[in-house]
Amino acid sequence: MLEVHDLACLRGDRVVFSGLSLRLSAGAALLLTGANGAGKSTMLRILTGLLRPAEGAVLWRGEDIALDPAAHAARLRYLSHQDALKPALTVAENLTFFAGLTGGSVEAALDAVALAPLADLPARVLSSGQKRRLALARLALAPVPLWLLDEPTTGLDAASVERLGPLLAAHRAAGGIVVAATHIPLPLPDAQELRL
Ligand SMILES: Nc1ncnc2c1ncn2[C@@H]1O[C@H](COP(=O)(O)OP(=O)(O)OP(=O)(O)O)[C@@H](O)[C@H]1O
Repeated sequence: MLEVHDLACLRGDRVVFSGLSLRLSAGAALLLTGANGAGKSTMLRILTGLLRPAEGAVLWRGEDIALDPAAHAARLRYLSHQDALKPALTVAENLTFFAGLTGGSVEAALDAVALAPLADLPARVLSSGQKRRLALARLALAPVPLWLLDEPTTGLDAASVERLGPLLAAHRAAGGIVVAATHIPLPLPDAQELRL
């Protein structure tokens, strides 16, 4: 479903990576690993279509994602380093805003990350791990086939990392693909690893 052909990326005049090819089919998981600055976030941004590679192409079901960026954006959910929350809105209101874009049940998504008890708190008072969980709750809204996750477990306690396991497993069981940049092991059994 997702293919990368002979990808090269420049940042400034530095080659971050080159000659990179891979193919992920339905249900696959890929871990992007490597040292700080190796290009993990850069790779994820290329897979979103937000950043164009210097060479090569990203294909979805055989079609270059650059041909229809809106269609590609609609089939993916991207969790960047930033949690992209509105601090003045409550936890539930933040998720309702995203659900308005994506569809899906706010209550179920809050339950998936155990944030229902904090639903009425403004996002600005959440701890950093709770903010990350609220960002992760967007994954549990309406299903899309491609999840691109940049260090999804940053700030999470052990129970929250564990809770991510069933969410990732259900996505993959439904044929979804996960690509995650990480410095620590994630609950993604049988994931491939690409060390940049
Ligand atoms: N906007 C930019 N302009 C120039 N160089 C950039 C830009 N963004 C990133 N870089 C460089 O690209 C390289 C790859 O950065 P990237 O953020 O992809 O690394 P990473 O593997 O995700 O690192 P980390 O583990 O620290 O999150 C780094 O050397 C970084 O300095």
